[in-house]
Amino acid sequence: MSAPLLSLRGLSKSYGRIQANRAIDLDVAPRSIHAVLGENGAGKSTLMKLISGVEQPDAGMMAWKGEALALASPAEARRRGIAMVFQHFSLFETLTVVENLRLVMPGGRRELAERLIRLGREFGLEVDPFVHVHALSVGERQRVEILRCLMTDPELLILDEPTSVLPPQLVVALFETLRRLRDKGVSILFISHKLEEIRAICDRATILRDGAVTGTLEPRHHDAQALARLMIGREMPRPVPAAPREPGETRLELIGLDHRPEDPFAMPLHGIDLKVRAGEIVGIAGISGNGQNELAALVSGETVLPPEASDRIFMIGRPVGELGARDRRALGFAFMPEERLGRGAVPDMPLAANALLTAHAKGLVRRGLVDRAKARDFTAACIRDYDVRTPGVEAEAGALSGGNLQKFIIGREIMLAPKLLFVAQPTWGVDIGAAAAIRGRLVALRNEGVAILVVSEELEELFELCDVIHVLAGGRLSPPLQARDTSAEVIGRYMMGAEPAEAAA
Ligand SMILES: Nc1ncnc2c1ncn2[C@@H]1O[C@H](COP(=O)(O)OP(=O)(O)OP(=O)(O)O)[C@@H](O)[C@H]1O
Repeated sequence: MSAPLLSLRGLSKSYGRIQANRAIDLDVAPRSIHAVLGENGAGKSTLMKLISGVEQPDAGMMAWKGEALALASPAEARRRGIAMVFQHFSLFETLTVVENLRLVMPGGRRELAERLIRLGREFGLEVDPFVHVHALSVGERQRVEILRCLMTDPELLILDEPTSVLPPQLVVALFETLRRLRDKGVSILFISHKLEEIRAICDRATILRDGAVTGTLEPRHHDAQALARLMIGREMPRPVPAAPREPGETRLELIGLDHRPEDPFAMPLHGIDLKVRAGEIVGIAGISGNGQNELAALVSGETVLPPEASDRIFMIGRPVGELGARDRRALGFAFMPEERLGRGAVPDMPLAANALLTAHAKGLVRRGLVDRAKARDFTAACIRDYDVRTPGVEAEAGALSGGNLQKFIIGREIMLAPKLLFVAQPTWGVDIGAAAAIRGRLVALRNEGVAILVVSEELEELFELCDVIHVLAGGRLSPPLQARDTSAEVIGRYMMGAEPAEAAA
């Protein structure tokens, strides 16, 4: 390899007792795309934070073009030519694209807009600089984030799970951009859980397990199974087969539901008909922003219907349109929202307290008092059964890695033994081993007779899980499609807004 652009030697970082990075050695070559992969909590994000100046290492050294590198802040990293696109976007929705740029860089509106357009053309990332961010799709927002980094003229661009929020067509476009960047001389460090993507685009890959490097290799020369073994240290679990069974009684029904949200930027829903029965998994496919959040809020009870529309939603045999989330949960409904921190869990509360948020009815609270021993037992069982990697029940939710928090929340909801379970994006940000385990749990619950509704942007996941798939596009829901009789093409046509006759053609 030519002299590395970036070299790390013996880089270590601890948070209290947790050693998130242990003596990491890593070389990033100039003009290369380099993946970092590993299970949830393996230490990938921590490593990126050290390289981008967000955090400082406890030990070890970094070198940049052969010279020692110490970064006190992200601003200093940017000055040296290292820029990071974060997993969670940081744009102000009420400002235009160019106004967002002006917050972080010098230059007039016109000058910045021109540079943005020029760079956009060069790298296939076109966006209108004068449009408000709230009007942009997720893919367009990501383009703005990347362009904002490119405007600082980086030599190393770091992307933390850039494809987790993108539909397949946009992943292809993003990869094209990354290749162009590499060909222009920018190196890219890339975190991903998707092994096929890594094989498609990366020149090298470094694998982390438990904070330490377990291997660096050329991913093209290894199949996904081999990468998985290096990552998780064992073979992948096999999928749990769906037992043949007739669905039982209807546990969730939406009947001709129209809904116009108060938020002018939200998607109105039109004539939604949906049925989920006991012992069946129903999936909703589609790209987020097409009414997914609005539908989720109506099913969970975060949005309550006016009295005249109360009988548009039935849950476990009762009209629930007017009931809030707590009353719906009391009927045997459990729910995992798409937004884990804030809505799924409270970041600065310990896990045991987070368990109480939804599990209080499971005998954890008696006559208004928390039974602490029971709450700890419940939390400990969730940590054990769902393989949540954390020091224990007192750890704060916000200190868990993204994927581990996800495992905790889904575990907590399943442990409520719901009759009807609704999960949004069940395996977002979860590593492949844990994703297989979560899917296995959902299928096992279905086999036991639970009614399950899943919203997911990952079509493969829906095909693996579901008996029935609907597509949500532009606030309208397609008719139910039997998963075993339909194809990705038909679903793709519904996603583009086709009517049933055109989609089936
Ligand atoms: N601010 C923090 N305080 C305490 N512990 C932390 C903090 N940030 C990370 N950790 C711990 O460090 C370890 C590594 O976390 P990190 O976020 O780097 O993992 P990751 O590989 O990026 O995981 P994921 O794929 O789930 O995002 C985990 O055990 C995590 O709980």
